[in-house]
Amino acid sequence: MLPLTGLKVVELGHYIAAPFCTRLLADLGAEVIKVEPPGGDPFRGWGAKHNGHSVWFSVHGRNKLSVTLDLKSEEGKRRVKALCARADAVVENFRPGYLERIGLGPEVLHAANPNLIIARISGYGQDGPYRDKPAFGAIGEAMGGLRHLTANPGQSEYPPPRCGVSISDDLAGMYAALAIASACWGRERGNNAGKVLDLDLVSSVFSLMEGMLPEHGLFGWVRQPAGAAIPTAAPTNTYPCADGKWLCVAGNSDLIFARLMALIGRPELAADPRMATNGGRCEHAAELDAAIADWTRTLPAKEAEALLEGAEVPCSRLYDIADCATDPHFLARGMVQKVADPLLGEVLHPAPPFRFDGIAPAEMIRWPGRAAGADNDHVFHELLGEAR
Ligand SMILES: CC(C)(COP(=O)(O)OP(=O)(O)OC[C@H]1O[C@@H](n2cnc3c(N)ncnc32)[C@H](O)[C@@H]1OP(=O)(O)O)[C@@H](O)C(=O)NCCC(=O)NCCSC(=O)C(=O)O
Repeated sequence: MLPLTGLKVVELGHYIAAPFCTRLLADLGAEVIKVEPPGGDPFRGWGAKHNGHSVWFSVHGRNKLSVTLDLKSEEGKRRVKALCARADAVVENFRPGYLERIGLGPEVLHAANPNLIIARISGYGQDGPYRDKPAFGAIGEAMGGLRHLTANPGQSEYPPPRCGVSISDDLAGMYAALAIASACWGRERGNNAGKVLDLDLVSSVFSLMEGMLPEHGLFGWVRQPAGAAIPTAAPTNTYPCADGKWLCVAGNSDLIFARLMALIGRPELAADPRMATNGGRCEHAAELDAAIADWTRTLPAKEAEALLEGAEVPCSRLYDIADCATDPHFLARGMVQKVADPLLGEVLHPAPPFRFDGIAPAEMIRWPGRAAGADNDHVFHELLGEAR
């Protein structure tokens, strides 16, 4: 049995943040009822279509029931209240104040179910001077401090790279899932605090800034961008190879550093007192990076990777999605699942990344995302008991 079997969750979500939170809860076994506008979540229009259906939604909507209703209609509001009355939690990611404006704010939902946990995900949070501003994931990266760090030093004419996926939505969604699980734990033990949970994109990213804030507070330091490197550990960087590919190498512990220097034929650097500690190596990171790159440039990435693996130095080529889909380790761990999707045919899904002993990864993908409103009949008539 999946760990969250029996937990009932309503999603009033769109795009990524709230739907990602409920995807995690659904993968873990919760019953998730996703409420979509009559035309479907706008996210269904993102990425490729096949047979007229969204390919991304096969993953994004998996293990969920989909109902369509107009939140602003009387019938829609009545149904949302009825769904919340039988639920443990509701997750939403509208702009702060939207639910209140249409008459579905926390007071109304708690009148329908006093024990309901209401998780709210927004760009900036439910209070503070920016609360009313709309936001997408890129804004979380920008204001949370991440985008400043991913810039390449010396390339100020190029915009600092975006992190390829909507990482701030995913982070806020993960935090929301953890917050919901925590609130459920508290509620089971009579702790009535924490029924309205407030998560936001910019704080979710900001919370990951490691030691930068205490350093700033104590010393006034402002961490500067380091591109593919990181100023607090060395040597660790991404190095060019003979075949034009990139290799990520993390040789930043004393023992691993010594093995790495021996492998690349520079044992004198391992013996150099300047390089004896991580702090010293950080000061001389450019010299170490140049030595490692001199070695990687002589070999195709796969060969360099194999030699580094032989020396037990953490490393990886930079995988694209085709590499991920065919890698023997991901395959052996069940990370690439073939799912029979009635709308799309056979579709590859990434398995949930958590493992519970006794539960196979495939068991966590109960069904792929369905068409908008596919479960209207089941939910409205069987679960809510409306007359046909
Ligand atoms: C995503 C948003 C920027 C979208 O902003 P807006 O388009 O201005 O919408 P609002 O939040 O104000 O929500 C009101 C609109 O929701 C629509 N709406 C949605 N579902 C329904 C249903 N079921 N019924 C009726 N109306 C609905 C409707 O058109 C409303 O507009 P009316 O006609 O006015 O009533 C914002 O919701 C937001 O900041 N959310 C919090 C942060 C977040 O989650 N961002 C997106 C993550 S995805 C992402 O960031 C990324 O991919 O990158």
